[in-house]
Amino acid sequence: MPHPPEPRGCRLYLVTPPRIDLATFPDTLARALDAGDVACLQLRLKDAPEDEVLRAIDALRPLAQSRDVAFLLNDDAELAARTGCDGAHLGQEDGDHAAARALLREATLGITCHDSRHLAMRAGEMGADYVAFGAFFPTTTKDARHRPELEILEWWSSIFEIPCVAIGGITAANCAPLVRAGADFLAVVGAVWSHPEGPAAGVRAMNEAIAAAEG
Ligand SMILES: Cc1ncc(COP(=O)(O)OP(=O)(O)O)c(N)n1
Ligand SMILES: Cc1nc(C(=O)O)sc1CCOP(=O)(O)O
Ligand SMILES: [Mg+2]
Repeated sequence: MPHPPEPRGCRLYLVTPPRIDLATFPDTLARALDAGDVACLQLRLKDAPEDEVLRAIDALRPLAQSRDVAFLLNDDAELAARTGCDGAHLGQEDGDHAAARALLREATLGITCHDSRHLAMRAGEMGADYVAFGAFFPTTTKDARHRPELEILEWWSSIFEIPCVAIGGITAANCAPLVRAGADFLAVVGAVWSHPEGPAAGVRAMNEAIAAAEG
């Protein structure tokens, strides 16, 4: 008789706001990371010039890595490899995934798969370290055009060892079904950075909601 899949545990994956002020954001980030369990921080500065991204990497990467939080760069595997990041997150339009895999060597490569089993299996075969599905809920952070069903998390986590990330409009109030469906990570922007009591409270709320959902 087949065994049910082992619970794998779910962790918080933090994505930066699309714009940050380097005069204040490092302190805010440090307080958020010190508030609870964060597996990973993705630097996502959409459409920022490279010198601005470089300054942000220099300021934020040590804050994450010194706390054992993996520091991933969005969109640019070459820059991630060149600047000591722990890896990169690439979308379907973000260049050659196989070339990025080779360039990043042992570093982490995550791939956006929207609501597609086909894209996820292709990413897994190519050597992705995780696949990301979204947007599960409406979000104002990005114009997200795909809306996966929970079943894609159940399907993926019951068949594949490669971790899956859920993203898009996730909050402490709505995350329980994603955790129970098998998401290994919940990636959030607004739930932390726009939490009414501040980002540290946002991290605590997400940690508590994940723990409650895991029972
Ligand atoms: C964890 C995670 N999942 C999905 C995305 C979206 O990536 P992409 O489709 O390339 O869109 P942009 O983030 O580049 O606007 C992500 N960044 N992180
Ligand atoms: C960056 C990103 N990618 C998405 C996708 O569906 O691929 S949704 C999204 C925005 C996530 O921000 P929030 O937690 O504020 O909704
Ligand atoms: Mg991208």
